[in-house]
Amino acid sequence: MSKVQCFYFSPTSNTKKIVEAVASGICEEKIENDLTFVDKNLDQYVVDSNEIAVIGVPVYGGRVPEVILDSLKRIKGNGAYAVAVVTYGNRAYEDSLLELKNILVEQNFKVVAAGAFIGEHSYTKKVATNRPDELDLKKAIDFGKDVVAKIKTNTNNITEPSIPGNYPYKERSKRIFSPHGNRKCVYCRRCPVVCPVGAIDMRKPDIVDEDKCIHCCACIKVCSFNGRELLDEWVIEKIKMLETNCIDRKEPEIFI
Ligand SMILES: Cc1cc2nc3c(=O)[nH]c(=O)nc-3n(C[C@H](O)[C@H](O)[C@H](O)COP(=O)(O)O)c2cc1C
Repeated sequence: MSKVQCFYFSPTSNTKKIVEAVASGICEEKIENDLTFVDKNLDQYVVDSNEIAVIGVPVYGGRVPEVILDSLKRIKGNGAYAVAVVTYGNRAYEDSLLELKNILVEQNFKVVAAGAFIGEHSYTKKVATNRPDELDLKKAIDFGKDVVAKIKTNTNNITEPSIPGNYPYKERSKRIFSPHGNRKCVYCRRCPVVCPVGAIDMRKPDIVDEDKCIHCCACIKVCSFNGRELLDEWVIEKIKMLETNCIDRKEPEIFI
């Protein structure tokens, strides 16, 4: 493999960290393709058949986020090897990894391995706090090394990993619960800059376009003033559930 190409959609950076760690276990020469700012990106991507791709997304409602599907369909695999990666917030990844693997096969990749890693939950800092941590990143690097070993020892007969998940995939959630600015907002305007879909007004950041918002919570995580919050009753209940039932540490799962 001459190079590794990294692709990630990662509004709060967990997936980016894992994809980069896996890639660094594979090969020194990395090309970064950040797919996060979906509203500004219509690029076509090509992976050469002698390269390998590491492609990662966060889990949204047990699925690959709908908002990234078009971007993933603009990556041409050309029969190259790919590693599928999801990060999830210590609840469950359900059908997401299987779905991502199937998308990559459709894009003409040979999926050689897949992994589900844990990242701090987008909705609350109290679940999977500060993950991925050093241990997670070490596991991700080792995973990259194992991928290289698999390819070297099975050059002519690479088997696809068996990945858990169901058909039909879990139904997508249709909930609308956009984060809103509150009285602590100091108009620093960091939140519109990190919004992947341009849903926050640059002049009045407390105004959110709820039709565009994908609820990724990048705006909440970037705010140093607690100036943004989730107020919807459904999501407040969901956060209570996560903080009660999803506290026990889960570990990354590797399929190779
Ligand atoms: C809309 C939405 C839905 C989510 N659904 C799930 C889920 O089904 N299971 C889970 O464990 N975590 C879920 N999470 C948490 C994220 O998957 C997790 O925090 C992930 O690491 C975020 O990745 P990023 O930092 O690359 O954006 C969800 C987060 C968001 C914003």
